[in-house]
Amino acid sequence: MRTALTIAGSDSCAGAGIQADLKTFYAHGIYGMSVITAVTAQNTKGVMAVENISSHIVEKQIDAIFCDIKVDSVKIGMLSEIDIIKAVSSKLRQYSPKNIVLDPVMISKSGYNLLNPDAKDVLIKELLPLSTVVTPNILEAQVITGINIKSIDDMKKSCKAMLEMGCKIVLIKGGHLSTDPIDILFDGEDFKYFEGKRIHTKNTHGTGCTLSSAIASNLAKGYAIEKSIKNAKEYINVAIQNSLSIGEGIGPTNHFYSIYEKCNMIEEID
Ligand SMILES: Nc1ncnc2c1ncn2[C@@H]1O[C@H](COP(=O)(O)OP(=O)(O)OP(=O)(O)O)[C@@H](O)[C@H]1O
Ligand SMILES: Cc1ncc(CO)c(N)n1
Repeated sequence: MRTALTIAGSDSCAGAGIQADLKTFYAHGIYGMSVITAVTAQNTKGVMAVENISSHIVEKQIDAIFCDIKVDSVKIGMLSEIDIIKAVSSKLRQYSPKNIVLDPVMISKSGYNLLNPDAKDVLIKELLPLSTVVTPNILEAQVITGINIKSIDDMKKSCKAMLEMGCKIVLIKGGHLSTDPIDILFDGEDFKYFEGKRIHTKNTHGTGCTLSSAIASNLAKGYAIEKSIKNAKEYINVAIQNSLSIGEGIGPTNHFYSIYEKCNMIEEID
């Protein structure tokens, strides 16, 4: 069985973070593992508190997995402090897994800062160059590159700037556009566009986590990057179409539907 590891924060209401990642891995027929970097007290209405895990325990969790189990793919989510980012990057350099998907989580949908602003430059310097693909949303791309994004052309400029800053491949997600969402992939040569119809729902808690862990799942199975993103987009679409009105705020994506409707997702290709 193929495996994937998420290095991310815990979301107590399980719509985003570690919990969303593990559900996504499971729905893809991938054995999921986790390194917890922070515990958030969070529900569909917002984040109430965050406690970071010490960088020492983050390192030990990574060691525990890599010294025992073959990891086909790594997804990185919330890393809020400089020490934790440094611990993760140095361990990933040591173990050099084949596939790393970096979701540079900064602010929750409810507006809470999940990355200490002081740590942004370290995240860029240490993790951008290590990652197979980086998946910022529009706001994150703006913070990383300093380019204000108002149009598709601005997204493309921002993609180019991300590569100049050390990314190998970038996918800028358009979920926060006011139009139909369009995600743009850039590998330094060609732009690829992943267009979709906007699904009108308030329940989009965890869309970014779900997409990045679906990409990591597809890479773990052996799909190339473009096909992995195409498959992941299909997965997130179904998960948003069937998203759940759980709680009073922004409800979570739905992974159950995909498990039953997409049994063929369990195939491996190499
Ligand atoms: N309402 C929607 N309808 C269709 N697709 C959407 C919608 N919202 C987001 N998406 C898609 O979901 C994926 C995640 O994008 P988004 O921009 O929401 O990520 P994010 O802001 O990082 O998420 P999060 O807030 O969970 O961190 C993208 O592929 C985006 O196009
Ligand atoms: C723990 C965690 N990671 C990521 C997100 C995405 O915004 C969130 N809300 N919570």
